[in-house]
Amino acid sequence: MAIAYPHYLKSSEKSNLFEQPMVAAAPPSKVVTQDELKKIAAYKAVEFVQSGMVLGLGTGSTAKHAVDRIGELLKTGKLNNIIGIPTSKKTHEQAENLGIPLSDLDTHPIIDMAIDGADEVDPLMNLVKGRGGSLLREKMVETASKKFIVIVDGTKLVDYIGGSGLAMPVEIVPFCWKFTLQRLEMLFTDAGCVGKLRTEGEGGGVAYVTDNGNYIIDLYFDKDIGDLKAASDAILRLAGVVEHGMFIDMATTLIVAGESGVTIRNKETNHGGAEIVPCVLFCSSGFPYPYIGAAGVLLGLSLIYLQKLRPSQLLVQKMDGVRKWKKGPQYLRS
Ligand SMILES: O=C[C@H](O)[C@H](O)[C@H](O)COP(=O)(O)O
Repeated sequence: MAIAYPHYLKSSEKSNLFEQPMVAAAPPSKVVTQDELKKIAAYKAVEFVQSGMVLGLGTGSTAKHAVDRIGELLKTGKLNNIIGIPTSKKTHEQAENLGIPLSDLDTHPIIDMAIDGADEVDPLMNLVKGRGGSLLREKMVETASKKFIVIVDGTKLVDYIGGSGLAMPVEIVPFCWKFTLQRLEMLFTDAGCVGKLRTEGEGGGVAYVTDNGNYIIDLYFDKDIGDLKAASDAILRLAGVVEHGMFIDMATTLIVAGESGVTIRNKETNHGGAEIVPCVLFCSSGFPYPYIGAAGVLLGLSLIYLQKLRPSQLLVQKMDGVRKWKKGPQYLRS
């Protein structure tokens, strides 16, 4: 179905995003600015927010539109009973001014859905985030989210992480930051890595300090760094590093607003039906004993279910299960 841009700005209808593998909209009827594209992506994401949800509220110029829209829908009564978990002091302030009820991960360790922007998105929906400095809180909130919708304009799409030639941020402790910077560069000499301390103020003379009191080293690469999980492990093994801005295998849905329209893409699962083979073999080996056959079916179905979840989702669901099971005061230690 072809949908023009104004639809995204006006529609309040709730469609089930997670049943749509891919939706391509018709080209816009007029030229839109980059900020308008960000707003279009943000408003589209908010269409999938439901009353009663605990929401991760992202940071940045794209996420800001989503937070504004949530505030607007709460005010008009189209949404109610929302709890927001902000990913930065800035978003906290924005949401507070909009009257969005807020909480934190201590009180709400399981989040229904997070909506946030990104600096880069690769073809596998891996992200670079943190050019606005909020990567640590964003990663904490978004790994605790059952669904993570990433909203971007088309300029954020890259062939590989680092492919924009712009920064991949790493949050580090201030102590001996030059030492940590050198260690980071040494990890990626093959990719021509150059690290720079992020600064601000007149002439850039002052180190930028994150909401957590840390510094940021921006890494720039000449080439593809290859295996992202190996790169992530190597960075996180360095003492002095707090977190990096690669969000690997975290996004569950991507909404891109570009000049040719809006696309919605859900994370593909690894499930290709291969689990069914051992299941069928196990069932037939159990014949004529029905209990063994039934156990095989259960095993196969469990494998299929597990394959459909990302590792971070598995953790979230495990915690959710424990939370539901351990209701009441016994949950508290004293
Ligand atoms: O720290 C900032 C966040 O990771 C932002 O979500 C990211 O930088 C994208 O920001 P923007 O929507 O302003 O392009």
